[in-house]
Amino acid sequence: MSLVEVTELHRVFQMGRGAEDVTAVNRTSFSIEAGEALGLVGESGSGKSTIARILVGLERADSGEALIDGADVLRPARGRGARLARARAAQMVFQDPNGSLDRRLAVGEMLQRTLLQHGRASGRAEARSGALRLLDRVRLTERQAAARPHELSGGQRQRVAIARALAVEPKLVVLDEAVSALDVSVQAQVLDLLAEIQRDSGVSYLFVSHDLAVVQELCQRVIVLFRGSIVEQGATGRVLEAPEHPYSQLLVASTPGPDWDPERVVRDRMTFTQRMSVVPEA
Ligand SMILES: Nc1ncnc2c1ncn2[C@@H]1O[C@H](COP(=O)(O)OP(=O)(O)OP(=O)(O)O)[C@@H](O)[C@H]1O
Repeated sequence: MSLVEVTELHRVFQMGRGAEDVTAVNRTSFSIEAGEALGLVGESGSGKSTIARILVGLERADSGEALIDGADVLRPARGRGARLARARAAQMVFQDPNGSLDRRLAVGEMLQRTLLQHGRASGRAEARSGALRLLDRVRLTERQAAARPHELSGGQRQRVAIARALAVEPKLVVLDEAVSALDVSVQAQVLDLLAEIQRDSGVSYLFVSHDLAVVQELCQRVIVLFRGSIVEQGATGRVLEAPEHPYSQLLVASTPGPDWDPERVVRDRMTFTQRMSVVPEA
């Protein structure tokens, strides 16, 4: 059995006032193995964040099944024990870490509280050494433990967000455009760090990104999402080198690289849009 098993996941947003409903996730099924990094790519609006948010309980599904380590994560977690168990199944790192980090707390203190709250440390002294260990793991220093989030750089803040997620010792970390706001060199450092953590701890990632180059750095496998449906999935190298579905071909062609031809991208996009407009949605 895979660590994550998603079956026929479905989510429609009712727009009201006569506007057409949006099928954000369309009977989507996929799995993630323990220790695997799975990329989820697709253009803006393809449903990536909705899937990510459903897996961590921030969004509900209309139907389908999602199991993490055998536990049904679509059912509301009632009671402290269930909420802690859910937090241990999956943690999320967002594009903007400010939402998940408490501005008022020094980051070391924040990590200590997370460790204590989730029963990962049994007292203050253990929490203190645990927080320093976590900071060290994301290559931040004791000095930075005393800083509040807004006193750190964007890359450092994202490292803190990763440390906070890891403090819970989750089975799965969902990263939603987690490196997209960082400049390229900082991005590369954070990706290296994520790869190292994955190797050392065996944690699994669902790595949501619109950036194929970034996915290639980290993910062993990739899913291509179009209008809430999976159009292609496979080993990252294979999908990026020889995409089979026209939409994946378009995504790959849209990624700047040595052979990038913007005019061709525009031409291909027009052809693809014309084709899709005559193909009814599944
Ligand atoms: N809370 C919501 N209410 C209404 N529509 C929503 C809501 N959340 C998402 N949607 C719609 O669902 C579709 C999928 O959105 P989603 O954010 O999952 O896509 P995405 O691939 O993550 O896009 P992006 O990369 O821009 O975040 C979009 O059409 C979006 O407008």
